Amino acid sequence: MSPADASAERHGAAVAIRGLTKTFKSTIALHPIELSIPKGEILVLLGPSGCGKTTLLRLIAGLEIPDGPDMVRFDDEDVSAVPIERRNVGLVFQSYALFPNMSVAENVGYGLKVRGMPGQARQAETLRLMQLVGIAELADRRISQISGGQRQRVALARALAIKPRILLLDEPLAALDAVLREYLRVEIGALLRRFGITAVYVTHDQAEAMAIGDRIAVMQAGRIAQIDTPQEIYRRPANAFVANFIGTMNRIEAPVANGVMTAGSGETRLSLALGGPDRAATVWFRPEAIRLSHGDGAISARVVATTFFGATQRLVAALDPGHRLQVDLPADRPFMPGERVAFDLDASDILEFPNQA
Ligand SMILES: Nc1ncnc2c1ncn2[C@@H]1O[C@H](COP(=O)(O)OP(=O)(O)OP(=O)(O)O)[C@@H](O)[C@H]1O
Repeated sequence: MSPADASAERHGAAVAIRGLTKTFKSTIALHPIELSIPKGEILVLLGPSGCGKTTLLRLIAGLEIPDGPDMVRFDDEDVSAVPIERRNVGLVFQSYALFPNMSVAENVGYGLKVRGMPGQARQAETLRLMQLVGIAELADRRISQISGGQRQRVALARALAIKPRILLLDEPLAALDAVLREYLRVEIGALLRRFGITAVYVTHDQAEAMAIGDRIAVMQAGRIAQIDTPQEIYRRPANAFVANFIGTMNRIEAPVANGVMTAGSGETRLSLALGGPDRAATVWFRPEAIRLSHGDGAISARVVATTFFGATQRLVAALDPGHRLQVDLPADRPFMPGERVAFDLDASDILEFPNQA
């Protein structure tokens, strides 16, 4: 059991998934999945297309039935065969699924009406929810008269209205433009935390995952490749797949002899003290881990190009034709293509995943 899972057990798991598999005819969409989601956690499912994110979310929702019994538990109750309408889950999708012929307030209050909440109490609760997500002034508008970002807030308020045990969000911001996405992901994260709600959030956007998740489960081909906090996943990816998928990584493949990895030759070369036996090794390091040094460094390379990002710049430098490095540096130093630069790296910033390339 991982430390995160142990913590989930201690604080009471809202959702416990044990040996969960899902097979569609001949496609194994999920291999046995183990997962505990503590109460109040926002868990992000992140991964490339087809890795099983949506299938896992739908199984938690009750929109799909798992291969066997006792694979999905809510608050220690087996819900594997319980249909969605009896699970008390809230759903928010990319496509909003709002009622176009109803007003914003009617959409938000819909679930409360269906549950038989009397008119006055319902109106008060609807107003409270609309205020919370910042759409109270739009109460009487039709859905067709509000923007995409406002629609997503209506969808969120409607899902929260029924006080779900767990809120499930599937790419809720995918239809919005980049600026609005960036704004709303921070807002939604803050809002969910204020509610203290347990949430599972599917995205293939790593920046969104980092911004929203208490933990991120990185999925690969129907399995969870790593589950941990955004910081841990970024700093200590569990394997080459996660390293490749999260953020930008430099990857150097070269032989190690007498504990030193060497690549390139002459004026542009790399020489990293890795220790260990002689081997063909692959090492990984982040662009921001590389420091510019004076004179000779562990890495000497030639500048190929620079991209200006405002506060920082990303420099592409070549060791040899097969090895290019990306380096993030403050923007105040100008570099010329063809210029030779020397870099250093801390040993603790160099990652190696033995037994996998
Ligand atoms: N109803 C279905 N019938 C058959 N195969 C399915 C069905 N639903 C999903 N699959 C398969 O299961 C695998 C996982 O699909 P899933 O939709 O969960 O992936 P995803 O990670 O959500 O992808 P995306 O980001 O593209 O939505 C895929 O190989 C997919 O083709």
